[in-house]
Amino acid sequence: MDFASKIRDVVDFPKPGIVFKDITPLLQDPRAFQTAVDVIADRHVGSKLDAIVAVESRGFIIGSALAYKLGCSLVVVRKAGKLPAKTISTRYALEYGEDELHIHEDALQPGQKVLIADDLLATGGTVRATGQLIRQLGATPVEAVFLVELNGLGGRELVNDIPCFSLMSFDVEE
Ligand SMILES: O=P(O)(O)OC[C@H]1O[C@H](OP(=O)(O)OP(=O)(O)O)[C@H](O)[C@@H]1O
Ligand SMILES: Nc1ncnc2[nH]cnc12
Repeated sequence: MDFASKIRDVVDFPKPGIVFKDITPLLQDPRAFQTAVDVIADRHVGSKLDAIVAVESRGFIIGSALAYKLGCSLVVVRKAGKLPAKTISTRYALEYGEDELHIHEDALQPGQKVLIADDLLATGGTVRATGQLIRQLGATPVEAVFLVELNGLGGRELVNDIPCFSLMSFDVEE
């Protein structure tokens, strides 16, 4: 399956100088979306995961499909002010800004093994922050999975303590 042909480049979004990798054409193609989820899920069939931790907002799309397919619980990591109960949080840098991520403090139990799901790995700030929240709750991120990885922004290096798998990658200049 040629997944890369289903990703659209949008130049200067959300800021001048950023080439935004738009996953919506892939999502709109039923066979491409289904195959993408299957390829990622197949890596973890039988691996006794406790939860998929999906990152707001595009991570919810792939994360919820994986949780359904693998029969694990779905835990959401959200931006500030979105989760209703008591949370722990961390601030982090993105390719185009800075943000804050939260997780409910009772979302994971010590010793649980989880998979982080997001649509895209760029600088790695989001996944590193998510890994920190997971570890603060005593759980372990066994892998982080993505549809798209941007090579050249140092993402994989930044999250060097969590193995990363991406379905496709693109070279970008820093
Ligand atoms: O590797 P990084 O440099 O951290 O960038 C990757 C993150 O950036 C995007 O999220 P964004 O915060 O734009 O939120 P969205 O999914 O709600 O659009 C993307 O969905 C990843 O979560
Ligand atoms: N270039 C990019 N395209 C889409 N999502 C992103 N998240 C961070 N950088 C991105």
